[in-house]
Amino acid sequence: MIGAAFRGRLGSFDLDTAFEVPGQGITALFGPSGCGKTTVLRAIAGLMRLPEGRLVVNGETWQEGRRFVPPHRRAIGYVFQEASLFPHLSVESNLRFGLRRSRGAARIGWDEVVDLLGIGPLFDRPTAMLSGGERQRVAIGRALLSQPQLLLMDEPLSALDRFSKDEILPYLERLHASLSIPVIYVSHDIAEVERLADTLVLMGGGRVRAAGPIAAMLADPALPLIRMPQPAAVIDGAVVSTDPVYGLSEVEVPGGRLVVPGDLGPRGMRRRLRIPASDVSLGRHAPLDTTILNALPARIQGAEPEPGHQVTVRLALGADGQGAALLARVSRKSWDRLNLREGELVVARLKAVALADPAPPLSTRVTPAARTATS
Ligand SMILES: Nc1ncnc2c1ncn2[C@@H]1O[C@H](COP(=O)(O)OP(=O)(O)OP(=O)(O)O)[C@@H](O)[C@H]1O
Repeated sequence: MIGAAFRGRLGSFDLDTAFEVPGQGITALFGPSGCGKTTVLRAIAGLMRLPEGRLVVNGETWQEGRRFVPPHRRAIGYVFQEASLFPHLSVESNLRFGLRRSRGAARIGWDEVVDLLGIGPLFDRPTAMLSGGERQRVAIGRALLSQPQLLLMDEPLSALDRFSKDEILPYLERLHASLSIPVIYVSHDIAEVERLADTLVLMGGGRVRAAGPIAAMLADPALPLIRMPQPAAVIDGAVVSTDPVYGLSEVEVPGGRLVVPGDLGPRGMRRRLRIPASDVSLGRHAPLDTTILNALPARIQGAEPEPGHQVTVRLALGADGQGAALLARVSRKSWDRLNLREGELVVARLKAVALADPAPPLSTRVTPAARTATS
């Protein structure tokens, strides 16, 4: 468990935040520019000491009352927006620097870091000869080799172009799948958060608005996320089978099974799916003749009116309504015509189910054609 609470004033900015998140997986600190995300990250690293603060990381108290563990005594890896590599050193020497800074027990080995981030081929390069994405991979490797108990990442992709972002995201997903080190990841890009985060801390105006598992937060009617222009549900599931003839995989999710384009890897492999609300329609009966592969029973949990004569319907998969959260954006006219109500059983027809991580773990890459969602 990671428990953090910081309070103080920076110039005219008032910070008053408190959250408790799991001591594993990726926690995203998400919110608009200037809401205090970086300030919280710096306070966690001990780079900023706020007048009132409490920080406990998996049983170790780094700040409480008069106790304040200085930054160099905290086993933290910090990755910034722009990779701050030593320009006079090669990639390998930059990595060795991380290793020399290691504190405490070894949690991750040299070979594992090099392999996970694919940085072996870059070893002899001067850092000036690296692309933006390569520089960030080396910076992440250096941070990991310092054997952190907690990895802090401050918008690590925001300085990269689209191509470099797409190149580096699969590496972050591999780290996520392979390492047990908790990560706190600052971002104001919801697509990145939907793809990577397990837990979301939603910030605004120096406060924590809410914190919890990503899937529940995206569908929470009390939060602004559901009113984004293109809301989506994310659902984590396990591969059940693959069908090479049709190029499809079946994924078991809470409350049902979904058919997804592509070979998603071996049976049991965990994958994250993203289902945009605009790709879900609702009916009272299972469709008879349709090209749609996914039509699942679901219970209506509620409905939020939207501007433009639309309604965002909150659903839970399964006839018992106990499964994964799903969103459907439908016209107000269809909502009224079908006379739908909270608690009712409907059939959710999913026009598109895509992987949230369209570039899957590198060991199970599928062909580009198979990555696109289909009906
Ligand atoms: N040392 C400081 N002195 C005065 N004001 C500060 C200081 N550090 C941060 N601030 C102010 O605190 C507010 C929050 O800044 P912070 O960088 O934490 O926001 P952020 O959410 O990370 O923003 P962004 O997404 O743009 O990076 C801003 O208004 C900033 O100007």
